Amino acid sequence: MAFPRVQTSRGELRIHESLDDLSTDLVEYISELSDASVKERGVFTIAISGGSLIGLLGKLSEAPYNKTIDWVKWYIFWVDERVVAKSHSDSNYKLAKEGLLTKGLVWAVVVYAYVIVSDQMVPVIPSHVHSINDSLSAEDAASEYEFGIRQLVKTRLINVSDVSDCPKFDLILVGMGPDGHVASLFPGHHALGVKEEWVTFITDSPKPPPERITFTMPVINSASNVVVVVTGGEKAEAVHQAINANANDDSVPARMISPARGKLVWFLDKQAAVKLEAAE
Ligand SMILES: O=C1O[C@H](COP(=O)(O)O)[C@@H](O)[C@H](O)[C@H]1O
Repeated sequence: MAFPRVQTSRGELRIHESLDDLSTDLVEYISELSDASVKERGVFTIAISGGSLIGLLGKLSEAPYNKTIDWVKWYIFWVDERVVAKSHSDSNYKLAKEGLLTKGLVWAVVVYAYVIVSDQMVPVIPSHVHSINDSLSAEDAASEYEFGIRQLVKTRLINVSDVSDCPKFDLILVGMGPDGHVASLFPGHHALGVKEEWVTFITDSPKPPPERITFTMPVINSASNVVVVVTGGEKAEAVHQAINANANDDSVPARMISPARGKLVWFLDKQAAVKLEAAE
């Protein structure tokens, strides 16, 4: 099924009637990006966020995608992470593990008296899953995470931007809060202006938990593809500010997303899009 797309100066808009339609379109888009990247580079480097977005990715672990996507070529990173134990309910890693990587799965298959218990629904190679070290402070976790990414940029597993020294992820997937925050880059927060680092940390997040690490805006804007997923009427004003407004201040972080050489696509539901002006 083809869903409507509208091209604007702020990227492509895909506005959906229902969450189910949005999710269907989103996972198909990710699958197409994965195919293209694996064909061109042999790998797919994807950085995901937390929040409501993860629930919309669940179809990736179902047919046909659990079989058709070249999962072993996926390298997964987090755009932002809360500095809590990986077993904590606030952990973005835990959310993705349960909502995507092991969705619906605590299963056992009995085959000829052998019991095979799998911990994973999609066959992503565990060493390709790059999450933070949850035993460190926010500052140390951020710098260790950045160091790990730097090693992978050196070997070009992660591409490098042609306009900055930043990593060029094949896809960066973010949600947006009602205040317009993306990743853990909050309105007016100094982290939003960090340019020299790839990964920074905060200890005073206005949304709990307070300690987080986050990709900086230059890294988000260096990706080959950035997808912003926003649903719900309580985010409609922020969507309007992020897409229609012209001001270039830091009151709506999502407005600062503008990939230098990449493609930006907004996946919205009708409620989130309700305040958008007519497409330009
Ligand atoms: O705290 C966070 O919030 C944003 C938005 O979450 P949502 O539940 O309103 O969609 C999320 O994208 C980010 O990863 C997370 O750490």
